[in-house]
Amino acid sequence: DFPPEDSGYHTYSETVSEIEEAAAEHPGIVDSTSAGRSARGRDIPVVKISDNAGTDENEPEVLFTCNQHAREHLTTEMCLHILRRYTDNHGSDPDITNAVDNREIWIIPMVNPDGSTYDVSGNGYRGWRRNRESEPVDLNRNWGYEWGCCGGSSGNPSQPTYRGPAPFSAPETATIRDFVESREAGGRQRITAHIDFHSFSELVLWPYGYTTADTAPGMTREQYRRFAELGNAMARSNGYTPMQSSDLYVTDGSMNDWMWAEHGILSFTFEMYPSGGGIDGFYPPDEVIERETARNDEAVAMLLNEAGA
Ligand SMILES: CC(C)C[C@H](NS(N)(=O)=O)C(=O)O
Ligand SMILES: [Ca+2]
Ligand SMILES: [Ca+2]
Ligand SMILES: [Ca+2]
Ligand SMILES: [Zn+2]
Repeated sequence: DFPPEDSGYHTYSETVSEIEEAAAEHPGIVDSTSAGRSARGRDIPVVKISDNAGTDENEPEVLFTCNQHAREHLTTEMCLHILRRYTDNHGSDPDITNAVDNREIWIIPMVNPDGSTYDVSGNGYRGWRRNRESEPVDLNRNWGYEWGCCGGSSGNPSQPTYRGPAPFSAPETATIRDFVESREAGGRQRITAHIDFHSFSELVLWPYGYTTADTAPGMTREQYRRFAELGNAMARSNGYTPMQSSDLYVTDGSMNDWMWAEHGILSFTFEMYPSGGGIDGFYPPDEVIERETARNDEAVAMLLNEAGA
């Protein structure tokens, strides 16, 4: 569990309870299921927020994923903040009501429940990043687009950016791949926009990560410009620094590259608070949760709006 002074952070079981409570309090607009199982057999919850939530309606779909990296616990709070905000304020806030009534919002608050649990299982924080397979994998290097192509990951199982033995070798990435593929109907991917929340450094990042070139197969000048314009606008709203993912460093097998190249999903990474600091940057005190999750409210609204463009 989290140390008492950080009890504001949610463990896996507390996250599951939060989801169950939201579904119980807002039955018409919340539908929750399991996307599949983690390496150690934990259900990976996926929550849908929309009017007539039990019906698949022809509305643009938006995905938010959190906690791909175990120690990045503030991101779990970010996803739970979106869940609470878009349910509690439905019917009272016109912008939120409009978003919920005209979109299908998918939230996966804990992509890596085994790693997240392990990170807080000892006496203090372990600084754990990867999943909990016998040869632990960096989930954000295990996606199948340009996997292992370009020196943006490691083939050494002892390294923190170990890409795994093959694309989607990790149950967690395979589970989310299957979920996204299940959102294709009539040859069209219904999810149009996505944010993968990470911490830390306060950045808004867009594809590609595998190459430093702005344009490449599957990314035209116009498409790049759309990413950059929306990325810059979201960064103006939260004070993060916008850039192409590879301007930070080259990554291959990342979630963003796969979401965009394989499904045409406008896929961003947000690196949350703080802007700097050493290892303790992954463990900001729970007193900052409210402020640092609400900091992204406008950006989330912008993405939901753009999803229908
Ligand atoms: C999305 C990429 C470019 C940055 C990310 N940084 S993190 N969250 O692991 O520190 C990562 O290395 O996966
Ligand atoms: Ca505290
Ligand atoms: Ca709906
Ligand atoms: Ca739909
Ligand atoms: Zn991360």
